[in-house]
Amino acid sequence: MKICVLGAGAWGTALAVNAGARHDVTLWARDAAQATPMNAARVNARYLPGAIFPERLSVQAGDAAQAYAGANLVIIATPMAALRGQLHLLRGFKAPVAWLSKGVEPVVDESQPFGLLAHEIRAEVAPDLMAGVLSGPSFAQEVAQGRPTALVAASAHAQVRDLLVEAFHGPALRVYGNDDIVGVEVGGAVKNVLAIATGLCDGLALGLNARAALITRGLAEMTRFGLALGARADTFMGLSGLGDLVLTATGDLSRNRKVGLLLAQGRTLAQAVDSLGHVAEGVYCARTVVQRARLLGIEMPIAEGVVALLDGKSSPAQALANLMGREPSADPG
Ligand SMILES: NC(=O)c1ccc[n+]([C@@H]2O[C@H](COP(=O)([O-])OP(=O)(O)OC[C@H]3O[C@@H](n4cnc5c(N)ncnc54)[C@H](O)[C@@H]3O)[C@@H](O)[C@H]2O)c1
Ligand SMILES: O=P(O)(O)OC[C@H](O)CO
Repeated sequence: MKICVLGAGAWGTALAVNAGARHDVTLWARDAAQATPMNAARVNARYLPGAIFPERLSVQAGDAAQAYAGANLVIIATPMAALRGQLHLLRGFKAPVAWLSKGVEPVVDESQPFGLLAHEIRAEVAPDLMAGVLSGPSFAQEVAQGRPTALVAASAHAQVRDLLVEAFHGPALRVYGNDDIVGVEVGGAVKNVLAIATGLCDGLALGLNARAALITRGLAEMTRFGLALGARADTFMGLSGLGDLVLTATGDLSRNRKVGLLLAQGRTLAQAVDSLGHVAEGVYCARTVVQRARLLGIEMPIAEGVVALLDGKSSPAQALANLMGREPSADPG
């Protein structure tokens, strides 16, 4: 199979290295200054040091259309902020396309009520594309090291799910299918916000009981939000719900969790984000999730607390007091 991966960050590179062991893979980097040293050194020293490129992996820069010409599968591996542009370029492309981006599009215009999920952007920009998302609990570094990982391929098209299995399913990587793309994308977006919350919780040494409570009640928030957007409840018990929430909320490789840990140390949001060197999608997701939940009449108190903190409208102590001071309610629920 010929696969083109658009975007040479940590995750795009990890999956390109993985698939390059069995398929012809072109990894497209936004600028030549990134591509040239990668081709020479056979490693992405900036975003994924240590993962040696297999022979069948080549790096290209420049015109993306040249990179994906003739590909059987295109993978968009950019942050959400770049997804619309990539989908725009791919309009009219006949082979399946899948994105790896987890989150919502950042709001650039204040008149926009909230940022869109990936499948909503695709519906606006390229409705005819045969498309889906590859998501689930997966730190790029671990996939690059060949550590056992399970992903979920979500699409309304069986052909897209099957092709993603053919491309990536292997000895160290299992790929499961799901036709609930809304649920899988909601899971991948909301877990980022909840990982900021658990990072804060752990950074403030609130304890393991508190972290378990945040994860569990966070899953309830994620599920309520997803159901209101048309997702299926069982998706949130799967890899992109519970699975990615547990990984991102507890795993110290998570950039979103790191944002919470750094805020707990007294860093500003700008300092926390700058120190990562990678994207933390939860920072953009938080406001959208809360804004959309309010419009839908859904209660998301943990996400509300994260937004108040990110906006500098609340201290961690106030956010905690707000959560602990809520009226008793049902569990689960
Ligand atoms: N890193 C992970 O472990 C991981 C795992 C699963 C999903 N994801 C998701 O994948 C997406 C990408 O994450 P990442 O970790 O690879 O990010 P990263 O911060 O490591 O790299 C981002 C890459 O995107 C490129 N980029 C930025 N804007 C671009 C544009 N306009 N056009 C083309 N390329 C552009 C950058 O040059 C860089 O190569 C995010 O949505 C993230 O949530 C990441
Ligand atoms: O580092 P994070 O927080 O963006 O999480 C990476 C992956 O999404 C985990 O599945």
